[in-house]
Amino acid sequence: MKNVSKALTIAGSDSGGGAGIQADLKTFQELNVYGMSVLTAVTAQNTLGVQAVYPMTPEAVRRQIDSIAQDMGTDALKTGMLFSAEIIAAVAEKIRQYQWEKVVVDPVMVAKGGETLLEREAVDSLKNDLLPLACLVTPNIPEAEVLTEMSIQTMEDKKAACQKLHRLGPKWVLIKGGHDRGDDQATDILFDGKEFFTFQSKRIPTKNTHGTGCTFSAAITAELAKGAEVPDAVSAAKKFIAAAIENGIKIGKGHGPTNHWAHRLKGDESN
Ligand SMILES: Nc1ncnc2c1ncn2[C@@H]1O[C@H](COP(=O)(O)OP(=O)(O)OP(=O)(O)O)[C@@H](O)[C@H]1O
Ligand SMILES: Cc1ncc(COP(=O)(O)O)c(N)n1
Repeated sequence: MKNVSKALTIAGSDSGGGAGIQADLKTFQELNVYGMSVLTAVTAQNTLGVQAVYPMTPEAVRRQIDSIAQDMGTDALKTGMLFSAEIIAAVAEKIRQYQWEKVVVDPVMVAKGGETLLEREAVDSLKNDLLPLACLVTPNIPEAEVLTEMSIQTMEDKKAACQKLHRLGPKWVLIKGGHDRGDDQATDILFDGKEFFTFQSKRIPTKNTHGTGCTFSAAITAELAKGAEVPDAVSAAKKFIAAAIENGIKIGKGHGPTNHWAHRLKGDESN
């Protein structure tokens, strides 16, 4: 019998398998962590977009969390698509009840095609109920703009947004640079209330980026589950996502998914 680190994702299902729960579980598996899942919503989704959303009841979310907590427990968890204020309240209540601390909040708001994955009126619950419980929050630039109500154009803006987000309660803030158009680097900034850390990789020109945010936050969560400190977890996850994007998969007619097993490929096998 072997002891293994465990990670939990509380997120929506992507029937196309590139984002959401599916991306998270694939990532946990690749990083040698036992993956568990709590479904918040089922989406009918493919590489072209989200065709329908069917949220779970808050009670169904609570019961799934109880089942995991009362038997296996978890070493770290992430949240993804939470959809409504009621589901956020249920998740926050359970995180408090089980005193979970390694909590990564990926504040998913819209899908690539613009479809709503978080109701507009749930943004305040995300800020007030969930962010104070987060070890790390990982917004992309548009999400950071909604959460801080400021426009983010420059590096100085990114740093000011980190400071503003940190005041909402998370221990660490990571603003991702995937949406930084016109920059040849994908630069993410991490902040702990005192110090800024920068993580950079070459921007890969590709349309196969479906699920990058989910995969990245799942990789961070897996590293935290194994005992890494936050900056080391982000650094390892950045390498994982860069390889996954570089070797993105040509599947479907729209934005193809990232390649979760790319970290296993050698240079000559990558194409
Ligand atoms: N084209 C790219 N080349 C290299 N790295 C990228 C690229 N796009 C995103 N990244 C990196 O991938 C991670 C996820 O960032 P991103 O800002 O895209 O998240 P997201 O917007 O939540 O994801 P999505 O775009 O799938 O919604 C970050 O580390 C970011 O720097
Ligand atoms: C169920 C679900 N959750 C999240 C996303 C966002 O995906 P991304 O990781 O590309 O931001 C998605 N498209 N579907």
